[in-house]
Amino acid sequence: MTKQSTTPQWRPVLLAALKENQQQNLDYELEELANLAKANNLEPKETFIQSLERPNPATYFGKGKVEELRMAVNSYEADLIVTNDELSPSQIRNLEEATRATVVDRTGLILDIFAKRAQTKVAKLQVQLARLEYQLPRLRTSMSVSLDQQTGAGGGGFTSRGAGETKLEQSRRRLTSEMVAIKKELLALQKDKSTQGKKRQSSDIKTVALVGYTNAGKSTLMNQFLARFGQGAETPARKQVFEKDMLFATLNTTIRQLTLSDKSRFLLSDTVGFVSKLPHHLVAAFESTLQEAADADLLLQVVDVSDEHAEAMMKTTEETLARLGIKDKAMITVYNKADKADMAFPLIDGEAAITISARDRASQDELIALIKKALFADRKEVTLAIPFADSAVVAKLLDDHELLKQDFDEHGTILTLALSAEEINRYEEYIQ
Ligand SMILES: Nc1nc2c(ncn2[C@@H]2O[C@H](COP(=O)(O)OP(=O)(O)OP(=O)(O)O)[C@@H](O)[C@H]2O)c(=O)[nH]1
Ligand SMILES: [Mg+2]
Repeated sequence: MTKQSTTPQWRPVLLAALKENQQQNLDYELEELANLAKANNLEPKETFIQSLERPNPATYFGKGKVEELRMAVNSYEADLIVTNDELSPSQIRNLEEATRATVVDRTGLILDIFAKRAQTKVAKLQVQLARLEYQLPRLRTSMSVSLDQQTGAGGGGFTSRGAGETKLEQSRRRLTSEMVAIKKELLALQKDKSTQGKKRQSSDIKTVALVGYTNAGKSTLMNQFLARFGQGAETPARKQVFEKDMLFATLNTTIRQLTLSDKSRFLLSDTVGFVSKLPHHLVAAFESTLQEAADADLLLQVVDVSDEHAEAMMKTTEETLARLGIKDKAMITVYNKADKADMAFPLIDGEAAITISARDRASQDELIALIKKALFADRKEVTLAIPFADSAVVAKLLDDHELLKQDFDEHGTILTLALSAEEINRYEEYIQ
């Protein structure tokens, strides 16, 4: 068999959305949908919007719109319709029948992108689990196969609707047992990880998590910080995370320790980006990946301020965090890509907002200063008198802190350092 060509083949596609009562942000959602389609090598030809109070129970869209779609399918020779919302399995079947095209929804597109990008074993398993959960109720529609496998109406997926009940039951059982197996494997893999997590918690180091809309510049910022403050900074390339101008470049979580020039340290995590209506199954499957954000002492919400939809993207991020049960957490909003937006940078706005350009050194310095203020707000300058017999304590303190002053007397070492409330408690016996 000859190998398939790797050059992307653009496949024509129609986008379709319902505008329900008072729905705002539809423009933004449709632009997002077009981007999600393009990330799957689909070429949006035309967008169809219908205003309806509620979806038509049978075909989702009303009769007239379905007919328009059918005609457009013919004239563009498109065999795919992408819908902005999740349709019920029967709506998909009916719409496919009426238009003679394959119907895919936003969730299907996102799942396929995630499947393409997944690199690590855990990410691959998580995506596969989400996909199976999504497919299970849709076995009788063409959504039960990925876009790569689909050959369009009259071809692969679309015709499988005719499959008999026995075959359907078999598929159902196969999917269910595969899901059970994946869950088991994930559990085993995550067990390893959570023991690592415990180790971290016990070594009282603060954690900071980068969160935000996909493509905002989270990984870029992580790489900039790693190059300057990462361990083994002399070989930064090996430790860099993947950054790229595309949707969902990052799927796995990376956690690295940063050590600043004053010896203060914190852990920084970079993780999967958000998009509106992030599929429920994906959020569930990626819950452990996103756990880093839930456990963090501080969130950095990165926003692409050069995007005209920046505000909607921030709302999306906030909604996704709420869905993850992450609320009332200290957060700094980082308005990134100011260079692209022709805005002044770095520009600090209070203690919780800053406008920057990720690769600009002055921006990084200001952001670090804000992070330090947030993380180490309870630090106080204290003087400790440590007997020579406890030299290990001196070594430990000097390892972790910038030395403000050092003296000696006949009993021991006298250090002046900035300590956290917890440390002041721990070293109480030495404090003068
Ligand atoms: N002009 C400009 N481009 C930037 C800046 N920061 C990041 N980028 C670019 O934006 C694109 C996305 O950057 P990433 O760091 O991969 O974005 P991300 O937030 O990690 O994205 P996901 O992993 O998909 O969630 C890349 O092409 C970066 O080079 C910036 O300050 N200015
Ligand atoms: Mg990234």
